[in-house]
Amino acid sequence: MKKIILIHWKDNLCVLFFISLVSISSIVSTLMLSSILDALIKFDWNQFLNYTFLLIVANIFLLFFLYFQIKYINKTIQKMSNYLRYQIINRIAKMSPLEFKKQTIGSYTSRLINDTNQIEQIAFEKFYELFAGVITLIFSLVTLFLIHWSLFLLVLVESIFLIQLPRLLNKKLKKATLSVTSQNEVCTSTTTQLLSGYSTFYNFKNSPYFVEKIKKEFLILANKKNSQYHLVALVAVLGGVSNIVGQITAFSMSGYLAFRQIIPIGIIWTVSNLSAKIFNLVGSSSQNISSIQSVAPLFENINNFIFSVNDADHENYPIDKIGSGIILKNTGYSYDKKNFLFRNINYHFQPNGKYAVIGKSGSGKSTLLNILNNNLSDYEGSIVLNDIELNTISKDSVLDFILYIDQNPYILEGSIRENIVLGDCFDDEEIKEVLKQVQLSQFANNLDFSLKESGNNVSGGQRQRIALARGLIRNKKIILLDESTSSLDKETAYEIENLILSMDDITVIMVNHNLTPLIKEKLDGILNLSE
Ligand SMILES: Nc1ncnc2c1ncn2[C@@H]1O[C@H](COP(=O)(O)OP(=O)(O)OP(=O)(O)O)[C@@H](O)[C@H]1O
Repeated sequence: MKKIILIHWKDNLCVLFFISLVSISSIVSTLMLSSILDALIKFDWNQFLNYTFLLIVANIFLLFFLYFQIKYINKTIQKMSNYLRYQIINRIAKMSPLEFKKQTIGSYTSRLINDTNQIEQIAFEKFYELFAGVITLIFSLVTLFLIHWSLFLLVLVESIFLIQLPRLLNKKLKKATLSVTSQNEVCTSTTTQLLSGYSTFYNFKNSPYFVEKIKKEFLILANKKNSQYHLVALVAVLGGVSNIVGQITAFSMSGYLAFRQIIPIGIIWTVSNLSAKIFNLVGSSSQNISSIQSVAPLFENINNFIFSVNDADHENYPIDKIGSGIILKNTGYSYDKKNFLFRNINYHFQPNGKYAVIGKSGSGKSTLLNILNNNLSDYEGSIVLNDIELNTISKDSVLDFILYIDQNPYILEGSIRENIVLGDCFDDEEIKEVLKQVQLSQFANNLDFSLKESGNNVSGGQRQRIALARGLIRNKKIILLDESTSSLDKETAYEIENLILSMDDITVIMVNHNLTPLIKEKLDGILNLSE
């Protein structure tokens, strides 16, 4: 938190400036009230009018500065919260697909939304309350000192005692907040997972199952929040008791000083007002400190995530052609370094050749495509692409070269144009050309056609063609198809496979369970991982 505040030091300086002006105007306004009271006691009409006028001026300034204080505090909070969110999303963007899959989408969403919202509401908002409180406290104590040193000393000693009290519950409160955070994460993750299987539950008439599961997690969350707020309430009560005691003693002391004619009677008003302000601030400050400290684990969690080390990338040997193809020599793979899915595979995928990878379920077909896509580099033996060992080529360089398509290509909610360019720059003519190439001519004349979430308003075959168009427009030279047509009807599957296999200057490696004789005819070779 300190780091974020220092990074935004200019904004925070601006906030400090307005907070100070608000505090000063508020104290001046209180002093004017005391002077008005004194003028009344003395029956001095002129002084009464003068101080009343000054009181009005002080209050106008107070409101004016208050407006800017609220505005700049919110602006700074938004800047700092978004800074955190950008850091998280930038870290996610650096992940390889395999690293990304180590956590659920729900946990990323929760970190990005729940955790940062909690930090915004608990840490940042409370920090500025505390900040404003400390500034007002300093000005108020200085004013008390100027009135009489004994008042300053009394209020200072009581304030120090008051601030210590709620700390007794700090550790418990921290633990409770952490527990709420992790349950929040569970709720987001469970809800995302179960809702993504909505149609499965519906088809099995099993919707109550996911309703009950989600309800259960939210019930646990509610209980954890209740425990957290039980502690928050205790902290508030502890603060309240010492606040009342403090105010009564300060008031009695100023009464005594006025009685002994050491201070004017009217100033009792100021002392009573300032001591109430100080004790309220100290009371709320200790609550604010507890709240801010309670989100420290969230900062730590986000910090660990942002600064976690990326999966190491390989040396950057750029490749711009497939050269002699892809050569597998004694290649093997095991996830646990004990049980090998396949071993001693020797195979040559010739440049521009068309190949199928087959084998029993679990024999490692998708794993092999993941290796070729440079996502898994700890393979045994050798895989050479354009005369360079695959696991020494940088991931970035391989991504320029290889197009990977699975059963469910991702569709962005947006136009067909956006879905093809995905943020890159291509002109409309290029997009139209590639859409015709993948036999999506109907969209070539309507690049603004809107695709719905998950591509719900286009067919499975069209989704595959869109994925293909994304690769072709980027001139990818190797296409890896991971059972990409297995969810399509036979006719559409054949059309798409035929389209891909008829592309001359592209190497195709497809994992396919149902190789039809017509497709087999078009292949240059079949690699069977179960042999
Ligand atoms: N990230 C992973 N960590 C550990 N084991 C994994 C991982 N991914 C896959 N496996 C395991 O490796 C084995 C091979 O999986 P893979 O998906 O490559 O097989 P496949 O031949 O494509 O199977 P299928 O034909 O059923 O799709 C499976 O037993 C799977 O559980």
